Amino acid sequence: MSVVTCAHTRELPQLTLPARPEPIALPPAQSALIVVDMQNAYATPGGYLDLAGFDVSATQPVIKKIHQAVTAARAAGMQIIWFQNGWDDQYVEAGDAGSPNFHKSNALKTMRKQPELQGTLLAKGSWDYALVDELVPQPGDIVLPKPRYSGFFNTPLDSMLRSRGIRHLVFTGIATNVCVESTLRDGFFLEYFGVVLEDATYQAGPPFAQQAAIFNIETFFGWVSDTATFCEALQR
Ligand SMILES: NC(=O)N/C=C\C(=O)O
Repeated sequence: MSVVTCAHTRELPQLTLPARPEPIALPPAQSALIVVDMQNAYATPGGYLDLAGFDVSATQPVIKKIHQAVTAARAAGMQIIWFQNGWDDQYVEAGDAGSPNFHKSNALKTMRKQPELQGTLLAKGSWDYALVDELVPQPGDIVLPKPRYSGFFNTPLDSMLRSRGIRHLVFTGIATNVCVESTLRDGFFLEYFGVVLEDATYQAGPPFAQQAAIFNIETFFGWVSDTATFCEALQR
């Protein structure tokens, strides 16, 4: 099977990641591992998703896979980028009734239904906003706050990547069908090659949401691999 290779990577030492629908070139110096929103809000019981009625009971194995992927990527010299989703504690950045985000964000809706939660969900500085205890950024990593589902929207992500010559993005995190897929799609339109490590992601919603997101990515927007394959490829 032929390997998908970005023209500018042809002169670099090649690393090929086995993936679906076909292997994809992944030169570590031109790649970033993106950890999407691994905050208590999305991965811990008592966090926003849990309070809004989504099942977060199976997130612990995902945290472990992300830890493995981050460790392998770091050892290979790959840039690590941590997204943190949320807003100021007055929710000015979330938008008011003139913003679709005001109407669609389940965090904002949950707080409107339960006013005692106001100021706690996805607010910068809160427990809910913090990354889970098991995943700790290291010096040299980039921690990127983002106010909407896509990490490219109203953030310096694109210029941070381009200034480092990064064109390949490896995605992990929660939720596959929301912020992971939104960012990977925007990256596709900006000419980034996006790969998702399937077992290092988790959906918001029923299992079919995960399946549909993975189908979309594999078929239309990028590539799909898994944590063991990624770690093995980097060790080689
Ligand atoms: N991190 C995410 O994918 N977020 C999904 C939903 C939300 O933030 O409301």
